[in-house]
Amino acid sequence: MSRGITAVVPAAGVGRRMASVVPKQYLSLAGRTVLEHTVLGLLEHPAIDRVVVAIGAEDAWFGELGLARHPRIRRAPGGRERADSVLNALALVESRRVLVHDAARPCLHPADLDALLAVADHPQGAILACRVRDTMKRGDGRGAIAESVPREELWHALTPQCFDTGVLRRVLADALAAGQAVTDEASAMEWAGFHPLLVEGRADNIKITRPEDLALAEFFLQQRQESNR
Ligand SMILES: Nc1ccn([C@@H]2O[C@H](COP(=O)(O)OP(=O)(O)OP(=O)(O)O)[C@@H](O)[C@H]2O)c(=O)n1
Ligand SMILES: C[C@](O)(CO)[C@H](O)COP(=O)(O)O
Repeated sequence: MSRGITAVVPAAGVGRRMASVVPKQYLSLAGRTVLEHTVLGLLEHPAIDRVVVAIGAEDAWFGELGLARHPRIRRAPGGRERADSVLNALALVESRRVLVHDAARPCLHPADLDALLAVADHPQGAILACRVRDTMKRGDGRGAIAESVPREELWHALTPQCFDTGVLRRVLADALAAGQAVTDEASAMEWAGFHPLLVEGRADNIKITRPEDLALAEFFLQQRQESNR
């Protein structure tokens, strides 16, 4: 068994909110696809030795990429929801700890990955997150403000999120079986009584979700390339 950590990359979404011609993980970004930036960025880190990518059954693009023939990348079947895709991919993970990172987050900075991996063995698990910066409002459901929400301890959950593989596999399966809404791995762990660490990360670790996000991601990656010169 290898000594490194395996990363799971859920990449089986259809990108409804992006409304693009191809699923957003296959859009071109700074010379290669969003998915290639995300997966190869993970494999560049010495602590990450394998990546399991969850790919949709109807996916006609993954097989065209070099990733499909990469010796350290395996393919798992995508599921109905993101959590189902992650659970399918976890079946192929042998490392004791696992890191789950959205395919749609190609701007992960190596320093943030280092910071998360520094606490990878914490029993509660850990996620990258960034503090909210705006005043937060709760809507009344009728297009008006119901109340302002104290923001002191409000965070945006990001990815990667890192947990004990066996615990996450069990908790995720139990949460889904119980009908829990699971939009990130931490919410399943919280449901099971865990309190994952919040590791403060960069706000440029955006999830490409809507059309305007692609240009922003391109800007961040170009900035990154210039600072690396
Ligand atoms: N059944 C699904 C749904 C989503 N994802 C992945 O989970 C990540 C975060 O999900 P999101 O940004 O919501 O992607 P989509 O579901 O594709 O977007 P939308 O909700 O707009 O359709 C993405 O990398 C997406 O490919 C997945 O692997 N399996
Ligand atoms: C996992 C995640 O990126 C953390 O913020 C987010 O929950 C994904 O949500 P989505 O609706 O699947 O994009």
